[in-house]
Amino acid sequence: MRLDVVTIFPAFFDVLDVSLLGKARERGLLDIGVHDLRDFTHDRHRTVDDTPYGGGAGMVMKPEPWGEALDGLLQPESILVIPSPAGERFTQGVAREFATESHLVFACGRYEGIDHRVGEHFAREHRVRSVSIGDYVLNGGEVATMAMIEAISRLIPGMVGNPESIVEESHEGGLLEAPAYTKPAQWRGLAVPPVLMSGNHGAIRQWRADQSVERTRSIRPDLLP
Ligand SMILES: CC(C)N1CCN(Cc2ccc(Cn3ccc4ccc(-c5n[nH]c(N)c5C#N)cc43)cc2)CC1
Repeated sequence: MRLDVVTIFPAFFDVLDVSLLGKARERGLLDIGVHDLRDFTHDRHRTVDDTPYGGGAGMVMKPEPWGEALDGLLQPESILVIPSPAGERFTQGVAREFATESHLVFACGRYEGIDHRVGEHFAREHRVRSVSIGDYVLNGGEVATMAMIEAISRLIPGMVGNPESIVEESHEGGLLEAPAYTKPAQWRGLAVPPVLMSGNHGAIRQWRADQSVERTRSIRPDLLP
């Protein structure tokens, strides 16, 4: 999978060279390009924003630099992903959908967002998705893009050591995962549930399934079918 990110803070994505993502890049599972939007400006101040038509607080990102940057990146099969507080909810289902794609281009806005015509223009010939990672307000699209890249990339075959672990984790099956434990068996007066040390794999599977439903009912009832 090829990912391209356009941002005015390219250094923000230096972290993509470490951890799982760094290894995935080394192994050729993931190819990531980060591009500075200001490289697509032509004035002395490398201007990327201007005042909003209709008035209002803040500044809006100019369409021209975005047009030039995205013209050079988008292919017919690409999906243009635009993080936005007004976007569709980014869920594990959307992550799974995006993980099957060959090319994702993330447009990281700042200020009050990107001129609406950018998404409108590229939707004429490409798939464009405006996406929000949650109902809270961030200062720009970079954190959201990083979260989405991590959620998507771990679903790419070969990315995570044990593919089974993906199936059992929260949100993959639509429910929260069961609690996890490791050694020691006793810690500060707290014991590991005996069933997990019974060696009875059927009983362990059942306990985890029950715990998953119980936790979901108590913490995230909205996820219950
Ligand atoms: C009335 C008038 C003064 N209000 C002014 C604030 N407006 C909302 C507003 C607020 C902040 C930003 C900053 N920003 C710029 C690009 C950008 C991309 C993503 C996100 C973002 N925030 N939260 C998420 N889950 C996101 C995602 N994904 C935020 C972004 C952009 C836009 C609403 C109108």
